[in-house]
Amino acid sequence: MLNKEANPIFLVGMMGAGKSTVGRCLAERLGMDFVDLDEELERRCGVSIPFIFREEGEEGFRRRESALIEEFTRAKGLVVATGGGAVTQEKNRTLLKNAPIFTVHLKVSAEQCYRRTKNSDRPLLQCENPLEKITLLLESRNPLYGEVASLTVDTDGKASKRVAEELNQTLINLQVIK
Ligand SMILES: Nc1ncnc2c1ncn2[C@@H]1O[C@H](COP(=O)(O)OP(=O)(O)O)[C@@H](O)[C@H]1O
Ligand SMILES: O=C(O)C1=C[C@@H](OP(=O)(O)O)[C@@H](O)[C@H](O)C1
Ligand SMILES: [Mg+2]
Repeated sequence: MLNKEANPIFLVGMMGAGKSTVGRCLAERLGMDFVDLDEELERRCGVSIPFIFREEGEEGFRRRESALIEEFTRAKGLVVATGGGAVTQEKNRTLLKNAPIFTVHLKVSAEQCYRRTKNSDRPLLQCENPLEKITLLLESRNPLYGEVASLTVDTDGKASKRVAEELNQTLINLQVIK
């Protein structure tokens, strides 16, 4: 009950880190609602993320993503899964660091990221060498995830349920939630 009034918990991290999967599971455990920003964007626009990338480019997608981040940093009682590129925008990083929210970095290696995303339609990974692209993206993004997050959780070699359990316990220990 109390957690419905709590500041939102934001999950950041690379594609395939498990933000959407772990976030849903964590919210259930905490008795909080769950919002996945990509799903929310698709629901509101009535089209898929790949369609938005095709029609408006990455720039158009980022504008829409930023507007949602701004909106949901003001919410209460939510676990929020962001998209992996949210931290690439300075405006988003400022919000993720300074808004009354708790930000968690779900960390994943390039190899695991590749395995978890290889059959997906993520626009940035539709290229000749997705593993190389993932490696480059991780190099530039990992410092940014670290910059905005108050806590980092390694996900390699752990089932998503275990990541959610561990995170739940850590959030209780840190008294982020009751
Ligand atoms: N800890 C994990 N171990 C193994 N597979 C995982 C784990 N977390 C997520 N997955 C799987 O990887 C894929 C991507 O997960 P997803 O939650 O969509 O990641 P994100 O939202 O961070 O991109 C899904 O098929 C999901 O079931
Ligand atoms: O890393 C990125 O730039 C992106 C990650 C995706 O979300 P997930 O991290 O949930 O896959 C989605 O927002 C879009 O395809 C762009
Ligand atoms: Mg996701």
